[in-house]
Amino acid sequence: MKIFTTEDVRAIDRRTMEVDGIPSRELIKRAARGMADEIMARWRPTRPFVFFAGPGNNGADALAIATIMMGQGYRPTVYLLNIGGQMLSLDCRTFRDEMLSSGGQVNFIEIKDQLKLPELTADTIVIDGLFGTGLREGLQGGFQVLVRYINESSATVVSIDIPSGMTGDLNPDAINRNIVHADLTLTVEFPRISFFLRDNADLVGEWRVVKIGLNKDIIKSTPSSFHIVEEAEVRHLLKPRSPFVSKADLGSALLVTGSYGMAGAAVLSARGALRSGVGKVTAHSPLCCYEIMQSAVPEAMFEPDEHKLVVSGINPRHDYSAIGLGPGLGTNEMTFSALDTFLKVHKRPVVIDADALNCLAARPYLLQDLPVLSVLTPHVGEFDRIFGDQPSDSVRLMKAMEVAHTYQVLILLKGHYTALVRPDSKVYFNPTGTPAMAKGGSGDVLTGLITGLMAQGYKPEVSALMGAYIHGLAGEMAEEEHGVYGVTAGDIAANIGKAIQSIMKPKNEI
Ligand SMILES: NC(=O)C1=CN([C@@H]2O[C@H](COP(=O)(O)OP(=O)(O)OC[C@H]3O[C@@H](n4cnc5c(N)ncnc54)[C@H](OP(=O)(O)O)[C@@H]3O)[C@@H](O)[C@H]2O)[C@@H](O)CC1
Ligand SMILES: Nc1ncnc2c1ncn2[C@@H]1O[C@H](COP(=O)(O)OP(=O)(O)O)[C@@H](O)[C@H]1O
Ligand SMILES: [K+]
Repeated sequence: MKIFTTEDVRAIDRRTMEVDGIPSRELIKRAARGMADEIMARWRPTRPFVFFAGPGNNGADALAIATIMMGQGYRPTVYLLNIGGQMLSLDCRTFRDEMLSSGGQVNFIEIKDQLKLPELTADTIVIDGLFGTGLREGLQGGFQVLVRYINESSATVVSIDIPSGMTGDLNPDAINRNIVHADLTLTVEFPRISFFLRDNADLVGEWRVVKIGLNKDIIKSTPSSFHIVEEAEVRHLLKPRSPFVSKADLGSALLVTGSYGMAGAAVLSARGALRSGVGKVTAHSPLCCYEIMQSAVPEAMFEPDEHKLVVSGINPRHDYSAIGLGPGLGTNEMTFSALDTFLKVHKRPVVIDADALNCLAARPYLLQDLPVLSVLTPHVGEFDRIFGDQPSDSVRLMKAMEVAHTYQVLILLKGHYTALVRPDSKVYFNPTGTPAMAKGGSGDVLTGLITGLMAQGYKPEVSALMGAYIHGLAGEMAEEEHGVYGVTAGDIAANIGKAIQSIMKPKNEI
């Protein structure tokens, strides 16, 4: 599913109004109906509701929601804010008048230095309809005072469209100040790009999309660099299995992994690969991993390195269909030299994770040698080690878009919403996964899984996209069994098969 910049959302709004002949007040009514339903489903009329409406259409949304709720027995207290003499938007006036004629009361607050603000208690539900997509710059003056007042209160805050003061886009200048901290954000039609960044998690809180029926053709024809991966997309990509299939048809994966004390990483990535559906899995690891691997993952073959404790040379003995490098390798110079030599001669896309990424950080000239369309799977720390400290998630994602293009590689920036960044600068946010996966070894499983998918002939960008989705879903399934504290990386690997199965055959299909 595509998601859009603020500018694009405004353009889609505008075009829908033109093409479908829908006035903006109708779109606002639809948004308000959906949002009022969400709010009323959560909180009873006995709770005190305080609405802050701004001078534009975000304020109009707030006024329309309050009017609908009044009709359902709620008693909202509504404040309409204005900067001295500034005009309210036409829709804001319309919905103010509608509220007044429905018997409601609107309190005006003139924004100036000394604000008389209502009491907000722990019981209060604040509806933040100050600013949405029409925000020009950071909030200042009286609005800054009001935002601080809301944030310092113990009230529950619901933001309309986006938390006031925040942008929906990647914003290199964004400083998280003077922005409402929402517990719940009810966003219109699409989630915003900024919702997928960890930096903004505390501002946005939980988010829900309220559909207002924007024109589907216009949405379809509006290009976008940003997407959210959907299960149907992954289902479509997964190839069915022929009854006559043989392991020779299903590829052979090599994982260059492990060192003394980190044999577990070799085990976990092999398990991830084995559950991906690949025909054969081989681990190239130092001799010290031999017995561990053969007993923990007897299904995987073992190609011993000459060195006992670390990988010292990577000379694959077979023509493996895909190779993944990194988990548990350690940072020994001998291993880095082996990776260095290998990356200079190997020409097919590889998966690069963990210590293979650390090798890139230590020897940045290797970035030039990476096979085109290789998949790099850094978490934030690994990314910054290679590409320098980034001041914010926005800047980091923009940097990932730049380097994916420069080096023609795929960057899978791991986190709560893992982002697949492609060389064409397209970004795919992965929606699956759970905090239960925040544990050593989870990434090793992912490396094995992606390598296993690539070995089966899935293209690198498809393997990375599917791998992240399946891995997250397997984590969610593991959480159902073991709870958010109890999941181990092994549990994620063990659930990969089930995750793939549930994507291929959703529950509601017979
Ligand atoms: N089709 C539609 O219309 C739909 C609209 N919808 C809803 O409308 C919202 C967008 O409404 P919007 O465009 O009126 O902008 P909004 O965010 O309310 O603010 C504009 C006002 O703020 C002012 N202002 C700006 N920056 C400021 C600052 N730093 N400090 C102080 N003031 C500042 C600005 O002043 P101006 O720039 O004009 O001088 C103007 O008065 C959108 O987020 C969604 O909630 C949806 O319900 C459905 C479809
Ligand atoms: N809070 C979270 N929500 C969703 N997924 C998470 C969360 N924390 C971690 N993960 C996932 O778990 C994996 C962790 O990988 P990584 O950081 O490389 O760990 P390790 O190196 O210890 O294996 C990534 O795929 C990441 O997306
Ligand atoms: K808002």
